[in-house]
Amino acid sequence: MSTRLVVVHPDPTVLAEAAAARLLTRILDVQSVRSPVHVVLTGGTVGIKTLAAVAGSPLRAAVDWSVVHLWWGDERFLPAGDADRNETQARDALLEDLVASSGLPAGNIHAVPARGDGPGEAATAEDAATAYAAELAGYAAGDATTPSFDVLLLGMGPDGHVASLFPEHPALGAAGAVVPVHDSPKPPPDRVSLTFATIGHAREVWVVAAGSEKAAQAAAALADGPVTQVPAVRAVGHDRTLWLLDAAAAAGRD
Ligand SMILES: O=C(O)C(O)[C@@H](O)[C@H](O)[C@H](O)COP(=O)(O)O
Repeated sequence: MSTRLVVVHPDPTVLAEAAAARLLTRILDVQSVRSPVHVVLTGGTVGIKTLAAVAGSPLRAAVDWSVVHLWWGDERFLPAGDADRNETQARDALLEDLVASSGLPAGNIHAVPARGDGPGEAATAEDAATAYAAELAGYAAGDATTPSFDVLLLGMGPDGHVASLFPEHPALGAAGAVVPVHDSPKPPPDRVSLTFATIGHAREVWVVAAGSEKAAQAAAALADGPVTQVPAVRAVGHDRTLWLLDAAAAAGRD
């Protein structure tokens, strides 16, 4: 297992700014040795706040966005453009701006198919998961089923879920690269998520979490609690795992 490093910032705003600076630096570092760069985005408050901080950072101009590919750890299975889709929120916070003014090719944004019957849409979460797995496989090397993500960002819920992998949920043990999720305790009930096998294939996994409501489960995950109770314990990257917390979320640790 890779080393788990915990970094604590004073409040959610500093956390998001620091995570954005780290993300941009990581992309730059990777670009100096290989290309393309694969980054997995997360939904959730801190995840989107981090993307907004990237949008406002002067460092974004140092990145060659033409070779950066963006993916999602999970998606809420909703119609295209729905304000609750993680894709919509990421596009609004950063991605449309990167396409318009920083050279990010629109085709490098690999969103999970939306619910619908139009081109590129899916009728069911199962269909969306299958299509997303095929899209990931198209960028995989050798025998792998997904790219070796350079950074995979994950938010964590107060119940300890990451992506759409919830406590006691059958999707926790799913095989394959991508899993359809139903009966999610966090709305909406239908979702699509990367599996833990895929998450573990990332070179680096960064869990970003803020707020006192996350403190107990952050402490439980960092103390290696059971995955059925605290799924975030399985948020482990191949090379490195970072926990980026604000002081309130870090307060439950010994
Ligand atoms: O689609 C989602 O809801 C997620 O991707 C989810 O895993 C999220 O990242 C966490 O629930 C943390 O969300 P908050 O930061 O808003 O608590």
